[in-house]
Formats: sequence, C-alpha cells, structure tokens
Amino acid sequence: MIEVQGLHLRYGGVAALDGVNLALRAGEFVALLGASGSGKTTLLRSLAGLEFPDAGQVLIEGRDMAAVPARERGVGFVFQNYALFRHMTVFENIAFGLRIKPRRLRPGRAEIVRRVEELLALVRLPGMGGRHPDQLSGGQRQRVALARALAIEPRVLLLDEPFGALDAKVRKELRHWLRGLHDRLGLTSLFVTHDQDEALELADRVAVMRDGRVVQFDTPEALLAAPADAGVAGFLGDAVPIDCVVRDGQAWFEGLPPVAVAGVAEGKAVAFLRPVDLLVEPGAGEARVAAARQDGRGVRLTVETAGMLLEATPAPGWMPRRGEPCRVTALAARVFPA
Ligand SMILES: Nc1ncnc2c1ncn2[C@@H]1O[C@H](COP(=O)(O)OP(=O)(O)OP(=O)(O)O)[C@@H](O)[C@H]1O
Repeated sequence: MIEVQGLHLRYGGVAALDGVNLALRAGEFVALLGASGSGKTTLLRSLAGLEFPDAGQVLIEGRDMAAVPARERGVGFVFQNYALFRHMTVFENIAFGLRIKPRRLRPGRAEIVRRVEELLALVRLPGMGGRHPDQLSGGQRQRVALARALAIEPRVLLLDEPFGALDAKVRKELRHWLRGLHDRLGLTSLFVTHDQDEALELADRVAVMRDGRVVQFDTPEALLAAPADAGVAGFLGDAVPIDCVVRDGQAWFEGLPPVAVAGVAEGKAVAFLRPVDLLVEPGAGEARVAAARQDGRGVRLTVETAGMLLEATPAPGWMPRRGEPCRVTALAARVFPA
C-alpha cells in the first residue's frame, strides 16, 4: 500500500533520513516512534509530498510519487497544533479541504455543504460549523483539523503528533476514537508519536526510528518481547538497564538470581528488565521494600537490592510494607552484549 525504499534526505550536514525502508499494508495503523530528531516528521512530510528526498522512492498503491504533487497524492495530513484558519468558520475550514482539490475533482457548492455536514457528524461536532476556531476546545480543534484532512477522502492518513498538545485524558479519549475512525473508514494510517504507550496501545505495528533509519518494524508484542538492539530495548516498556555477565546460558547479576538467556555471547552484557519481569515475594532475602503504594492499577512496588532501586511486581495477594525484607526473581530479561 505504502512503500518507502532507500529514502535519503539531508539538511546541510544533517542526514534527516538515512536510508529509510518501510512497507505498510492496506488498512494498517502504524505508529512511527522515536526520539526527538530521529526523522519522523521528515519521513511523514516526504510521504505527503511536502519534502523532496535526495534519493529513494515512495510508492503509494504501487505508484511512484516522485512526480506527483502533494494535493494529488490522495493523502490526508494532520499536524500537531494544526493551525486552523482563525478568520474562517469551522465550516469554511473543512470546506477548504474540498476547495483545494484539482478543478476537475472539485465538488459543487451544494455537494460541499452536504460533505461538510457529513464530516462534522463524523468527527462528532454536529452543528458547530458556524463557530470560529477560538470558540472550540483544543480537542475539538484537532477534530476539525482531522475533518479537513478527511474531506478529500484520502486512502492514506498521515498524523504528526496530532494530540501532542492536549491533556492526558483528552488525548487518551481522542486516540481511541481515532483508531475507531481509521477502522471504520478503512484507511491506512501512519501516526507519529514519541509516546511509547500511545504507539504500543494503538498501532497494529510500530516502526522505531533512530538517526534517520527505521531500526525495527514489528507488532507491539514482538517489539516488547524481542527488541532488535539495546537502543530499542531501552526505549520501550519502562525497562531499566542492568549490568550482568553471560556465562553458561545464564545472565548473572549482583543482587538478583541469574536468568536463562539464549543466543547471547558470553561475557559482559546489559540486561533490560521491566517491572513486569521482576517478581517479588515476601521473606528473608537480599532485597528490601523501598516503597509501595496502591493505585488504580494495583500495587506499585519499588525494591532495593545491591544498591539498585528497581520497580517490580509483588506476588499476588501480598501488600508489601516499606522496609520489609523480600526476594526478587527475574522472570525474563532482554540481554545484549555490552
Ligand atoms: N528544515 C530543516 N532544516 C535543517 N534541519 C532540519 C530541518 N528539519 C529537520 N531538520 C533536522 O533533521 C533531523 C530530523 O528532524 P525531524 O523533524 O524529522 O525529527 P523528528 O523525529 O520528527 O523530531 P521531533 O520528535 O522533535 O519532531 C533533526 O536533526 C532536525 O534538526
């Protein structure tokens, strides 16, 4: 559906894209995840036809986009803080998406009214067409921006941190709603975020970018279970890196029992452990409860062992008390040579 092959783009001395390869299937919702400056926005803008790569190819539905201008790519685009036209009403903002269509595809006036009403209903803002952007909440404004992007009936939707500026609760609501809309409309979507929770929760597959490249492209489950390298492991799943030594098929730690590892070279290594990987039981052991509190998700536990503070998971039914001695077992670890 969307194929990116060997994409390179330099800004002066900086390789913003350094050989990007990525292939999205029709109907997929893919998150593009990466640290600031890893090239996410540049990749999205290249797909939209707003940047021109130095080398490589972008194919959409098998067609090479090199000579296809942005407005003819059939791609809808939503940015973070998408500047709606402030002097225009919501209706006019959305209609703009239709009016910029090439002349031969541009609908007539009555059709535009009908389509805008339909889009307002779709983004759950019926009857709001007469308002100006400054009379809307941030979440409502982003939905207008989405309606404007959807006005051209794109097959492909590109979203660059569309909810980045909104508070956590609204953001969470909108992302689930967006995922539903994507499914209903049968879109193929690429969603930029630097929020791993957002990526892992929403996407069918996640492309992790670093230094202008896609370093791993996988399902959320596969990314968490088998990160491609230490960089990806450290970026995902709240994992903490802990030094260890690999010997006889096990990783040996200070202050933790060894964990079986397969296929890692013997010698110094670094293990990434998430809170769910560390099971803590009450009773005499090397570790101590450093902090424990209950919240809506269960018990949040921090243990101290060998001078390290580690977030961990308490054994079922146990409410740990601060200072209590305990034993920590690592259930799994992702280990890479140091
Ligand atoms: N117009 C530009 N001129 C010069 N350098 C640029 C330009 N746009 C981006 N860059 C550089 O290209 C690299 C990739 O930038 P890009 O905006 O694609 O990253 P990003 O992953 O989207 O970052 P963020 O999460 O901060 O938005 C960065 O090093 C950035 O400084």
